[in-house]
Amino acid sequence: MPAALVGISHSPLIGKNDPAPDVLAAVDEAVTDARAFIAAFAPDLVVLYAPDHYNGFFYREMPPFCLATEANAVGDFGSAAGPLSVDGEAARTLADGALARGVDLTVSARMTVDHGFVQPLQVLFGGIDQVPVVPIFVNGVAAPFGPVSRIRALGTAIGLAAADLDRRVLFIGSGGLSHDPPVPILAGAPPRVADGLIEGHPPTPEQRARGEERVVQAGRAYAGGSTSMIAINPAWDELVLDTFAGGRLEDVDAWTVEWMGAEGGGSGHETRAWIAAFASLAATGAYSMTSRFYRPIPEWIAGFAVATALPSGQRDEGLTARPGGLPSKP
Ligand SMILES: O=C(O)/C=C/c1cccc(O)c1O
Ligand SMILES: [Fe+2]
Repeated sequence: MPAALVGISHSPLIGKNDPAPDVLAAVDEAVTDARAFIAAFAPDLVVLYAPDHYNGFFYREMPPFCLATEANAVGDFGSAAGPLSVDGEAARTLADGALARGVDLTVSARMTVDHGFVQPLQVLFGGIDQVPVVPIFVNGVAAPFGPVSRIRALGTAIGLAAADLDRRVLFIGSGGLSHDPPVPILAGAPPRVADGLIEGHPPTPEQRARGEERVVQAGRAYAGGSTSMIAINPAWDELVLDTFAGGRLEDVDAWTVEWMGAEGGGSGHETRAWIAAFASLAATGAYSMTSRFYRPIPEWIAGFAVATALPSGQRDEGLTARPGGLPSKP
């Protein structure tokens, strides 16, 4: 099966609290390269792994992961709202394939998604309805978290199931890398906040605007150095990217929940979406990372990365967006 991968961080602060122009230009170039990579590959199906930020999944029941056969975006932080162009038939086939391979996958027949899913679709494809997609939620913010080995197992099972589809499949992982935005935490939350995290009452427009402004202000404080949030951790982020680049995905099975949180921050678990995507690609055979970009961007509260990868055979056939190979690290 022709396959490809893009990993891309997201941040709702993009365009709202931007870094210096040279950093912005470097991100733009990496994203432009990723778009060219996608255009060269010409996928006819996207499997998109992404987290949620208490817009679609709540503690009334919080699965570790969940595949959607239909999905609607809420339009948080000014992102696009409305239905995603979900390929329901492919979604059901992938769900069956993952379940048949022993992964206890939850399925949603109408998933609510937020900027975690929407931003990569807008940035890479120009909209949420431009390409057939199978959205797969991977919990990256709501503790407790299960072992990372189960995320790798999910990605592997989905990758094997996708290989039976006879489609050109692009796997995308959205999120991370290290970052610690002010996403609420259930443990110790005041009763009113806890109730919201459990029940998921839809916020009024005023409540949503207040919550989003709080995140923008947190980004400004973070960039100004006055904050109690865990700092972005470039050394950990490079370790994560090195692991993917080296094809050493089994290593992630030894990554403990505690270690990931301590090194990667409260939302460092969004890196799980990347792990699932790389495991899916690896299930189709050996792969090569074909481009790699990383910058710590406190203005966006993100260790921000963009990476592309192809099965080694496809790369040898010349299907790569970067003929010169892996660009050097910044
Ligand atoms: O508050 C939210 O919903 C999310 C904030 C955020 C900030 C920075 C990076 C991310 O990945 C986020 O989800
Ligand atoms: Fe996020």
